[in-house]
Amino acid sequence: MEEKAKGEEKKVGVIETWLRKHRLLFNGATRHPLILSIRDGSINIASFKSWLAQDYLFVRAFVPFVASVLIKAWKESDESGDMEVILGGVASLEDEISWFKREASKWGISLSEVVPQQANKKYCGLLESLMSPDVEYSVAITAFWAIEAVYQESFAHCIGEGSKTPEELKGTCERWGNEAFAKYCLSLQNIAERRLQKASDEELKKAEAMFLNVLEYEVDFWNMSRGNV
Ligand SMILES: Cc1ncc(CNC=O)c(N)n1
Repeated sequence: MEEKAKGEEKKVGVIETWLRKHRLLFNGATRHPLILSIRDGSINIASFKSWLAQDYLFVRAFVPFVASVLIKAWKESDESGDMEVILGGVASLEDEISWFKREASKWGISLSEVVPQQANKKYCGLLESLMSPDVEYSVAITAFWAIEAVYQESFAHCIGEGSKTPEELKGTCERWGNEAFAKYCLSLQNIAERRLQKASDEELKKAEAMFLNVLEYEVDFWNMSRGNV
């Protein structure tokens, strides 16, 4: 164990370095026009409904992905605490799926009739490729953290100081923008960071590329709903 003397500067982490280096791309994913339109109240409800319907399908595909990360943690992790964090993530997705169903019925969306759009299919395909046992835990947990962090940062922005988010959308923003979800994202970041500290250069390169991949796919995902703006 490395013990740091009191007052000693903490080394800048891998993820912190990426966030600095790729700030513009990260902001592109977390300050997308759709999110900005929720925050300033100008959102077209058709866009919101389209996002909701597509995201329900995404979350269904996200469950087996998270389960696959759980398997990797069980096999590869050096810390038993990882499993509890990821298992908590799996468990909360059950509640999330129920929430999507309630929310859809509130908005008059029939979820059984939703057809996945291209960007959604592509993103679900990425999740599926990450489920392969050949993908390292470090790469998969990085993707997992990034996917959650984008939603956390995006929706927290919609309930932050000075937001004019319409009342009927506040529940959605709270779902990913709340403090507990922020803490959960930080737990994931800490796990990812710990693994990245121990990763080979090749693995680090793969994980960074995956982080950028996620940002790009998140932007494409938001863009799907912009046809209705
Ligand atoms: C496209 C996308 N990215 C991230 C999330 C957040 N994770 C689980 O809910 C989500 N729902 N959808």
